[in-house]
Amino acid sequence: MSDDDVDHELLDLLRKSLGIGPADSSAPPETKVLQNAEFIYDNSIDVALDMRHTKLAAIEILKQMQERGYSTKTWSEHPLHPKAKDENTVNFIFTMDLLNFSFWSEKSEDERFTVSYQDKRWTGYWSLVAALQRGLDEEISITSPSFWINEEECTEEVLRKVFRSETDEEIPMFQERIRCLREAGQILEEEFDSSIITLIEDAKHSAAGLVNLLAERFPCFRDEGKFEGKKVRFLKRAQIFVADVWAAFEGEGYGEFNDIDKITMFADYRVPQMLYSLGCISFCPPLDSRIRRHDPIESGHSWELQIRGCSIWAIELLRREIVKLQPDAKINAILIDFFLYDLAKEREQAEEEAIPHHRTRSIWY
Ligand SMILES: Nc1nc2c(c(CN[C@H]3C=C[C@H](O)[C@@H]3O)cn2[C@@H]2O[C@H](COP(=O)(O)O)[C@@H](O)[C@H]2O)c(=O)[nH]1
Repeated sequence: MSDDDVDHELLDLLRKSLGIGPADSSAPPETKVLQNAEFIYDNSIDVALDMRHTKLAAIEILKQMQERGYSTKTWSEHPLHPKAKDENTVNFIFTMDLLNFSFWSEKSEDERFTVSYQDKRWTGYWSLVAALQRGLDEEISITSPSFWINEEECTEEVLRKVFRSETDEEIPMFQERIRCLREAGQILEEEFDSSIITLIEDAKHSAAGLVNLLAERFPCFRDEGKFEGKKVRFLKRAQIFVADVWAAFEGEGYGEFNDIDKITMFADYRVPQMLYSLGCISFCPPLDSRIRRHDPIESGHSWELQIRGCSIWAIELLRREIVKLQPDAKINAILIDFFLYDLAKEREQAEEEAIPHHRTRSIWY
């Protein structure tokens, strides 16, 4: 019997005598994002949440989501989102969420990066979705992992064509986006037979497991920071990938997850702005004026981590208030988040924004 076996024997004996079950290696996976968000909220001094406005917002959000019949079905109703429930849609969503970051621009609406598709001009997140759809229409295999690592076919010139703009401004962080495609393509080939379906199947229908798998294996999904000396995870693009697949497949097939409610709000730059206009979140005067001046906040700065962590926690508090109002409501953090993002985009057209979104340039969101 090796030393190792003896140790295990002793450990088991000790556990039995203390009445502690075996270290259950099959314990359900946890992402720790919500726990880290609460830690940030508890230790934030520059960002605050307001419970009165949160309770009022919960009433309004629940009412509007019910009136609109907001559900996973809403995802496919967006004109640019893929409709088929097949592998092509999985590949599309992976590509989209691999690149789903940092669209904001200081140029005017007429000069900012804009994609023309189906006789419409698309900006922001929708410019990415439009560019991918246009690329596929033009017979470019932009959603295929083996294409991303084929440097003869997938040249920088071809990628410039996929992400070409109607204006002089190129897509923000173009070089970083190429790096994300090449890196993800390499890892998918080495570890997942270049198949995103294999990646999803390896998570065995656990949303948290799939998020952790992405964060572990793909550096470009490893969205975390250090706050008060503690590692904090946001995993925004890993989480929104799982959420988009869940919504696109309406919780079935590739979108079937037994722990989907472990997914939190996606800490981006648009929903925090919406939470501010609802009065749920507020900033200390120096941070407030930094945001209003459009002055950059560097990635990893305490202010940025507080905005992101408190936004995740704010959505959790909103969710709890909504459940109190309607215990059987089929509403989780994902649907509240999706709804607030879509609402922000509707309001962007209609009215003056209560505050600009914060300016952090990074590949994380
Ligand atoms: N928290 C959160 N962040 C989201 C989305 C989406 C789009 N999701 C679609 C899928 C289902 C929903 O119904 C939406 O139709 C993009 N973003 C982030 O926003 C930023 C882009 O902003 P702008 O430049 O204004 O387009 C950028 O960081 C991007 O990563 C969301 O849903 N939640």
